[in-house]
Amino acid sequence: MFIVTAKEMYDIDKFAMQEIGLDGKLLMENAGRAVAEKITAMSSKQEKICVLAGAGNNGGDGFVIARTMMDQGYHIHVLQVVPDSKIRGDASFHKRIYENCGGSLSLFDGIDGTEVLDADIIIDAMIGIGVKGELREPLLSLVSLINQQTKKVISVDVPSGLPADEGTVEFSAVEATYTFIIGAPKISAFLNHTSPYYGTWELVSIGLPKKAFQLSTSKSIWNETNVRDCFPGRKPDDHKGTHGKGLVIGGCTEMPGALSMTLKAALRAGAGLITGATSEHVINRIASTNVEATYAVLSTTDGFINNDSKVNVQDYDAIALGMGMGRKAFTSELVRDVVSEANCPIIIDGDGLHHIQPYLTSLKRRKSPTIMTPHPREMAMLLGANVNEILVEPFRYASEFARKFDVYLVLKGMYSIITSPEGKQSVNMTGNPGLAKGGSGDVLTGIILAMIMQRQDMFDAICNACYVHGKSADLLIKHQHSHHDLLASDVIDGIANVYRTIS
Ligand SMILES: NC(=O)C1=CN([C@@H]2O[C@H](COP(=O)(O)OP(=O)(O)OC[C@H]3O[C@@H](n4cnc5c(N)ncnc54)[C@H](O)[C@@H]3O)[C@@H](O)[C@H]2O)[C@@H](O)CC1
Ligand SMILES: Nc1ncnc2c1ncn2[C@@H]1O[C@H](COP(=O)(O)OP(=O)(O)O)[C@@H](O)[C@H]1O
Ligand SMILES: [K+]
Repeated sequence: MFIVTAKEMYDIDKFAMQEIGLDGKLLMENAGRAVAEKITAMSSKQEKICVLAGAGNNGGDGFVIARTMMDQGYHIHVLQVVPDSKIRGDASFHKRIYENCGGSLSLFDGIDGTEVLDADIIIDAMIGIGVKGELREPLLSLVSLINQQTKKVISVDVPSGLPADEGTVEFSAVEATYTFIIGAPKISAFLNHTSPYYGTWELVSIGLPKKAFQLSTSKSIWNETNVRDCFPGRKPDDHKGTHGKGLVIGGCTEMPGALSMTLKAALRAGAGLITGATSEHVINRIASTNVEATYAVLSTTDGFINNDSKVNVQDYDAIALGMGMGRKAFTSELVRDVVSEANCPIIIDGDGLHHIQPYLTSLKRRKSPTIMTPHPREMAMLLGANVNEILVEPFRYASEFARKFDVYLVLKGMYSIITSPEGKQSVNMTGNPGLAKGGSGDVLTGIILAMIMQRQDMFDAICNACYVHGKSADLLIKHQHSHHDLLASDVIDGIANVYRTIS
């Protein structure tokens, strides 16, 4: 499923109309009918429905929805929120057809909004991706009135007033119960501060050609179909070497669990052989519960690993670096040397991200892929930016960072964004607040380590890992646990449930 900015959506519409020959009025008819079908499935003919129609194509969709539902016997009234003179293009065409069919219509007087108060269901087709700046009056007051109601509000494409793109914090918008998104989800459906306005959303297809999307956008949702298409299989003659030999470097006296979880997650996720490189003290504490892993002893100062023992990094297919290693200055030297000496893919996570920050430019010199897995605060640290700036524009920050330092980036969060060094982006939709707990990230790193060692394209492997991690948590919440009690180690055990459903 593709994800678009407003401009990309306009480019796709334009391509469909000018290059493919699809008529705009037809696309609007398709959009309105598709949304009407969804709304009829969730409403009754006894309910009073008020369609709020704006001047542009979003309003045009509203007129088609109104006509389609009226013909099916629904109790429909259109409240036009702009004067007649403003209705233009295809919207004006569909308004005329609605009126020719005898549809009920009135103009919003900008004062009391009686039609809104009387309705059981409000269909918001005022403004879609064409919103510019903050809402002007009288729409601003009307939106405020709508948001005070407890009735069902169904937005068409985008809740009116909400920017389709990232980067805007100042806006007033409809707080929808449901949104039926047309053609492709817009970026604002995936941002912490804008996604709640959509309520529950669903995509409706209007017949825009796939080619138009492929030419215009490099962003998409990584879903179960994607996972199934490229999930690594097992052959009868496979041996442990086939599934990768991985090294996990991290841990300290105060945080032995982080390393333990990455080791265990990597093995559970399918890695052939996993070695934990850490202090003798950490090995003594975790070895009895990680009996399948092997270990390499590293030298320490005050319980934190240092660079004296020189980790052997040459014999591995991939390395994960950083989990629970602490932030002592001498550990930075170890991180720097591992990153420059290893000839295999490296995942840098947790404290490793802090250690690599002064050496970011060295990542460009690596011959093998580098994968970085920051949460927004770590991303802010890497960029020397404010965490709120990152949250408001995560796609742009992620894309610029991945291109600049030639890395694969997993910007973790409610919707993790996976970015390739070329700027291709996927959003992972699995996962739930049960994962907002210490250790979840260490588990993800272990799964990524296992996935990138198992015959897959690097980007696909990272996306698959994020999917499996979140899906494990989702299945556990559904069947055994709650958001409150889920632990990172449960997520490791839950990998089995996910694998059973996809392999
Ligand atoms: N090819 C088509 O005909 C298609 C159109 N579609 C619909 O068309 C929409 C985009 O249509 P448009 O480009 O016409 O734009 P919109 O209809 O989203 O918005 C433009 C209207 O909003 C008003 N507006 C913008 N900012 C405002 C503000 N701050 N305060 C008050 N009013 C404001 C403008 O004056 C204009 O009347 C999509 O969101 C979608 O719903 C889709 O159905 C896809 C296909
Ligand atoms: N509310 C949420 N919904 C979905 N996924 C979440 C949520 N909160 C956290 N996660 C996921 O959990 C993981 C947390 O990673 P991180 O913050 O690095 O944890 P830690 O450092 O404690 O191991 C990430 O993969 C993130 O995407
Ligand atoms: K809308």
